[in-house]
Amino acid sequence: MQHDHSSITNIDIGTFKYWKYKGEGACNVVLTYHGPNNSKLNGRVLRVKKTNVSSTTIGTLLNGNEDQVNKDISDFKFVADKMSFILNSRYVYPGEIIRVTKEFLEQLDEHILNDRPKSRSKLRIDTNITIAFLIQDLSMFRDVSIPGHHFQSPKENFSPSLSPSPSSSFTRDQIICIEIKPKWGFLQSRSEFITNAKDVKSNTCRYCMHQYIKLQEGSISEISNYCPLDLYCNSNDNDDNNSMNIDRKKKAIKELFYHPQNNLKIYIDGELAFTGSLGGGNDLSKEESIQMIGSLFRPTLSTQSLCELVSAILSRESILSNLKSVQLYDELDIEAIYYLYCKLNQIPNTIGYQLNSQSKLDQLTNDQIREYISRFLISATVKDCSIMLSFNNNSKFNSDTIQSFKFINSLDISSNTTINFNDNNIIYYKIGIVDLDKKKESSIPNYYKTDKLIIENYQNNCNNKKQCTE
Ligand SMILES: O=P(O)(O)O[C@@H]1[C@@H](OP(=O)(O)O)[C@H](OP(=O)(O)O)[C@H](O)[C@H](OP(=O)(O)O)[C@H]1OP(=O)(O)O
Ligand SMILES: Nc1ncnc2c1ncn2[C@@H]1O[C@H](COP(=O)(O)OP(=O)(O)OP(=O)(O)O)[C@@H](O)[C@H]1O
Repeated sequence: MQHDHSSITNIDIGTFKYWKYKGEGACNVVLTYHGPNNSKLNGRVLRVKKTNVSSTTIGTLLNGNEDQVNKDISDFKFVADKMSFILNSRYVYPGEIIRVTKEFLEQLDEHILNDRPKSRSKLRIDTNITIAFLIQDLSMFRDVSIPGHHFQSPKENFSPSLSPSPSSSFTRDQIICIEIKPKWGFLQSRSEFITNAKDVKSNTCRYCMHQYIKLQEGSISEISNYCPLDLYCNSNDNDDNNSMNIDRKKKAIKELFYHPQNNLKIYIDGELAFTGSLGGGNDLSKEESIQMIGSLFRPTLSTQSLCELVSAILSRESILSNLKSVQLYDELDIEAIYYLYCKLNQIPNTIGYQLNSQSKLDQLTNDQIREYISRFLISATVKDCSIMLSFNNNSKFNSDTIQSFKFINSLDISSNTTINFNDNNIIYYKIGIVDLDKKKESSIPNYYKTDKLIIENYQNNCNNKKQCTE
């Protein structure tokens, strides 16, 4: 197979010493640029793959590095074209593919090892991979590392001539970034084919049920009251439910502060300042979390005000409703998808019972099955991505003054607009989605097993079943 070289950008990313550890998930490590002033690298992060069982398998199955590069380019296009189109390009920052050398990756791997959480650092950077991704740093405004030049990037449509002086009040404001991994925003009861635990799937959402497995495994010490359905509830309604929905959204955000797990991270001026133990932080009680959040912000920003601010921004953007509508590509539920996956691949399925209306599934052609599976996998990606929301910590902002504030998405500022950085009643923000990687079809049997495990465990171990409302 030929590489599509046009997708690879030629950017010199300098030495490994210019890159500082920022964060990581299960599959990738992310680094911030800390080198000399460089317009191509300031305000960018480098995202590099870690080794894992599947990549080793892929490495041997695929024709060595050649096909690995093709696969990475195809995954990049999935984000840049497909995800950007269905989620709205305003929210998707695919970045650029760049070349990296083995030597660079080996040195980088050693350089950041001590900064990585112990729980994650068993999987090292994959030094056999020859490409990486250069993406806009969504935890900061571009070029924020250069004093007095927060809004310098023409790409963000801020006029360079309007950059504040280092002494302006805007420059002194902190840049706060709230990262939320919202997870599944719907009840798994839509599919007519579900047989297994239809009742429980109609009442309790997947996240709330999954908490009981995490508690049992010891990866969390307390059940969180965060429910994704509260976060996703539509707060743009012009009906009587609107204020109730806004309250639900604020409650969800507050609960994330109390139990961040791996669903909340807070960056201040680009540095990770708060997260849960699953995100690489300390395992704090609710009281300790409240205290810690209170101490982070300069000037003081109470948890309540922060919730109001985040909720106000999320409510004026369509990011959550876009995510939810793509999550709903999971039309059949994993029970039916697993059945179809086994049928397509002619492998014995272990469901062991008849699905409802199974004959309808049996009538599908292979092309139709492939289409359902493909939509299901797109949904799986969007059930696992994160939102990053950055804004300036305006000293005048609090719960009482919120009504007098104007919120401006940095994308909506045209280059000829005059920005008054000293205007005390404006919050500038930037919002995007990260981790939109393609999920593998071969994960389907595992998805089925996990679904069964979550439900059976919830049925057996939760005495007080929760009612989640869409
Ligand atoms: O299945 P879930 O809901 O546990 O999601 C997994 C995440 O666990 P979470 O529940 O968010 O703590 C999990 O996150 P962590 O590694 O636990 O932080 C991964 O994101 C995993 O993705 P992948 O399969 O490695 O590509 C995620 O797996 P899938 O999205 O592939 O299911
Ligand atoms: N564009 C970005 N700007 C700033 N920080 C980022 C960016 N992309 C990722 N990060 C940070 O790096 C962390 C890990 O990145 P990412 O979620 O892409 O890793 P992953 O291994 O793919 O995650 P998962 O475990 O969900 O598979 C994120 O949680 C976020 O804090």
